[in-house]
Amino acid sequence: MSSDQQETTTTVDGSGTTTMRATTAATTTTTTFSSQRLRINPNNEHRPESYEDLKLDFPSAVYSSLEKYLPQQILVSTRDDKVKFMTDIMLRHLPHGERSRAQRHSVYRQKIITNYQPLHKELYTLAPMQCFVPSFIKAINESSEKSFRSIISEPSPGVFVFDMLQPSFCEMMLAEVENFEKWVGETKFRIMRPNTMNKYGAVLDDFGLDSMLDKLMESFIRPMTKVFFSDVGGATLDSHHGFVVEYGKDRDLDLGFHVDDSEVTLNVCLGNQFVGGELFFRGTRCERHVNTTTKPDEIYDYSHVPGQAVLHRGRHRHGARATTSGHRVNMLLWCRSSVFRELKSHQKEFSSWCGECFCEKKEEKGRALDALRQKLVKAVSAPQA
Ligand SMILES: O=C(O)CCC(=O)C(=O)O
Ligand SMILES: [Fe+2]
Repeated sequence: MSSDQQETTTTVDGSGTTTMRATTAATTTTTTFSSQRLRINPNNEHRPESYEDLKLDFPSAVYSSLEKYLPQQILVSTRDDKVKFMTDIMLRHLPHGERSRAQRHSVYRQKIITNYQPLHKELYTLAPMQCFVPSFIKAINESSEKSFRSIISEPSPGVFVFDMLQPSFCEMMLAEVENFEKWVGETKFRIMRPNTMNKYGAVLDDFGLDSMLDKLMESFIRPMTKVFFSDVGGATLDSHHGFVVEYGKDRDLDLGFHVDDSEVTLNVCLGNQFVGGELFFRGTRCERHVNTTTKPDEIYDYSHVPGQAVLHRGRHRHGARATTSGHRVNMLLWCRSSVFRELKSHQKEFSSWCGECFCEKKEEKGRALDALRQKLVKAVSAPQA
């Protein structure tokens, strides 16, 4: 739609706190090891522990890779002590503003988690058979491009659609969100909304669903993004922002044209009955080209179906049309890769996945070929001495 093309794209920010997870460790600024420093050279012989089962301030993979830099005295201490020591170091190295924001956010989550009573406890640990449809589980178990392609359609380049959630899981999730909102209403607790563009919805990570969503990303989404989105860090996704958005009467109406603060976004419709709410996609763009015009073949509109998932690059420009009646709730997982972000900060120009960079590169190649052709023609037609 031309009206979409004229709009300026907004980068939606997930309140900036999402790589930090809830823990009490954030407030630990002095430990008995405070005088100890990291080693300059890693101890490559050391086999790091797994931290995946813990609620941590930073991605568990970061703890595992930092471990080989620990001084000997800490390396032989308990896992809890190692976590304290590493968290302390990482927090100290965050810029001041970010550190205090991380600590405030940690306290905020802790308050919710200690006071909110979950309705469906079983949602908080991922049980694949209860959560996913059999075709999805089968494809993930086989974990090959062929098995993924057998359940996925790609109606427009870079937009992948597949059946994912069981109806009973969607219902439980809807009930849990409703229960959380009821608690928020009764206690008058002021909650943070999922991002800068929504007035409604809730951050699932903030009320205890963070480790379940971590498992979802690591074991079920990353195998697919490794295949389909390796150019934007799909193989190295290591943190997420998980939330629900809500549209309809007394909720948000629509969502403007934007790009997400993610490398890859998983968007699954939980239900319920609604009219409208289509997602409109308008091509993938890097920061430099985010407001360039849409090409006709980049226009694609998708109608949400409960239980069905859409997977796309965060930089794929999109928005959601008005939900004109009923109530629509979608679960979103903005998946991020710290490795990709670090590499991108050193890369200045061409991005292979940007529609506009791609065209610029093609035109540049065309011009170089033309110049070469002209040079050759001149050389051949020049009179011989
Ligand atoms: O409403 C939708 O389905 C889209 C939500 C979305 O794009 C977002 O929250 O980033
Ligand atoms: Fe989005």
